[in-house]
Amino acid sequence: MAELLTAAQMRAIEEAAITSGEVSGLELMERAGAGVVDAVLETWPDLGGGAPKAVVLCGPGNNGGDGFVIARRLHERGWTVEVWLYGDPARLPPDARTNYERWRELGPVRPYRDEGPGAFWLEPSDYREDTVLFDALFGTGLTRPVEAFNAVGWATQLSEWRLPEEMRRGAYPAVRVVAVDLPSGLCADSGRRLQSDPPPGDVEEIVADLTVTFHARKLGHVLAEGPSFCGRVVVAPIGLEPRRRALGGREQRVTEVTAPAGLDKAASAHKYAHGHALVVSGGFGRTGAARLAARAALRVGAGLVTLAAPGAAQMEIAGQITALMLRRAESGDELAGLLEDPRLTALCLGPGLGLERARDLVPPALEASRGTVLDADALTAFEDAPEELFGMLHEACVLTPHAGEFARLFPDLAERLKQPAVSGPAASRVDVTREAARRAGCVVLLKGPDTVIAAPDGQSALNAGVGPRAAPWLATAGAGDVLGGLVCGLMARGFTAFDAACAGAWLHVEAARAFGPGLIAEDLPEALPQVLRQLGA
Ligand SMILES: NC(=O)C1=CN([C@@H]2O[C@H](COP(=O)(O)OP(=O)(O)OC[C@H]3O[C@@H](n4cnc5c(N)ncnc54)[C@H](OP(=O)(O)O)[C@@H]3O)[C@@H](O)[C@H]2O)[C@@H](O)CC1
Ligand SMILES: Nc1ncnc2c1ncn2[C@@H]1O[C@H](COP(=O)(O)OP(=O)(O)O)[C@@H](O)[C@H]1O
Ligand SMILES: [K+]
Repeated sequence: MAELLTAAQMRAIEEAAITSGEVSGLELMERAGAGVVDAVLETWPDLGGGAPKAVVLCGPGNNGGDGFVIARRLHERGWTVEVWLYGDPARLPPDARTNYERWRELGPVRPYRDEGPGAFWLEPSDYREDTVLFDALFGTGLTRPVEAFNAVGWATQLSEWRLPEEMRRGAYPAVRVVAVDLPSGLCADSGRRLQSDPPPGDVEEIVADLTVTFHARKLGHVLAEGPSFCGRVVVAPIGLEPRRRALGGREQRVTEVTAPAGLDKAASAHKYAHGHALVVSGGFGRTGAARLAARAALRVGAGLVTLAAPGAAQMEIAGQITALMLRRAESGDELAGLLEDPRLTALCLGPGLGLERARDLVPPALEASRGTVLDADALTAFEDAPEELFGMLHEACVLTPHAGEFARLFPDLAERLKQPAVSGPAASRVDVTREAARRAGCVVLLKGPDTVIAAPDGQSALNAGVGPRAAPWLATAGAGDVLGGLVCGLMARGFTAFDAACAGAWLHVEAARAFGPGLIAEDLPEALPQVLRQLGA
């Protein structure tokens, strides 16, 4: 599984490599600049011929140093190159300074200013199909909001009032924007924009078409607003070893969820070998969500799946199901009775359950110590007493809140994410999910395009439904119920809570991608066979 790095981890890997004598900082910077140039030419082969124009904006640190390498290498390829520097050349760090000097032998460096005479400005003649603007202002060293952005934002977004009339009418092409390591202004650890509080009214941010990062993706490329600022993300290898020790302990690492293993069924196995999932339904007129979850549990391979419903809802359910089974569970006591059957290996409570029923049924469900998914109403029901819920949870539980449900159980953590990100590293969805899991004493899966999964021991993973795995069709009613069913079905089959949450989240996104536009929640379980077949299950 690929690791997603923080800025500190990237620095630690780089330092370990340099200290061991394996490579110098200058060599890494050269490889970084070369990697950006290669990625640009690979992304846009049309720039390979002719004499395109590069406008390179360099910042005061090593990100700026990469910019000077890019400028030199493009100049050597015959590009017309214009270089701007935000900061004082005398204060550049040593490697960046060396590359600044090397560039100075080839061309001028203009002081980058945001306002006033001589401020950064793209000439109308720069708005050509073959103009590329390189943002090498700030990378992983960004610690505070960037003040000097208006000019870049306006230039790259063809803003209304600084451009000639004909451009405003779209007569000119937009320049292509390449972010070096990260779009400047984005926090590498959280994917949030660092902004002063209150945010400045009219600052435009850099939105890249292509982001070229080094060695491995950073969390900020995947989390929160990151994907909408990065465009296509390419990782340029710069010859660094993985150096797992530099990454720190399990509570510091985040792996990206990849295709799960272990979904196949042994030829000789009996249905009970694949577990029996119990999905608890709400009352009459509210059974759809549980039926969705149950069907997902069955499709993901649980050997048997039973719906437990109050008497008044049984007719409604019976008319809608075939392979699923149905039992009555009017009350907590009746559910406890059903759970005396040791063959029931996993439970799912929450979708469409109703708050009152949730308060009655969640305690006996947790008492049974099975793999248990709690979602929706099973979480909201404890809004006023989260500690009461946490006291009952155990290690085989998975909570699957969306942001709203998360805020009900962990209001202070949700508040941390709401606070303006005024300095880096800013609080991230990974930080708060980890803390939530520790507090709850079980696995927490915080839903979203950037779904974060954390266990109480600090282990965490991120399932990215962004970039090339974007699955915007998942934003449809009932998609979350299906996810709950998937995780439950996987636990019924014997997956641990953490592995089931990771695999469920991965399959959920893949099923949505397999179906594509027009997806509704019912389609997700039906798209699973195709996904499972591709996995060789
Ligand atoms: N690690 C690696 O393996 C490799 C790293 N490489 C490259 O190095 C980059 C990291 O370099 P970096 O650490 O020098 O940080 P960088 O992003 O250039 O910014 C720091 C400078 O900005 C300043 N500054 C910060 N915020 C500011 C603000 N809001 N407004 C104004 N100034 C602000 C800050 O000033 P200070 O906070 O010290 O006052 C400092 O001067 C990385 O992203 C990658 O591109 C590759 O070359 C090869 C391999
Ligand atoms: N834009 C999106 N990209 C990827 N996944 C998404 C997106 N929007 C929603 N999802 C996923 O869809 C599911 C929605 O769940 P939830 O909010 O509980 O909806 P519901 O209660 O209607 O089922 C979550 O798993 C979430 O991660
Ligand atoms: K940058």
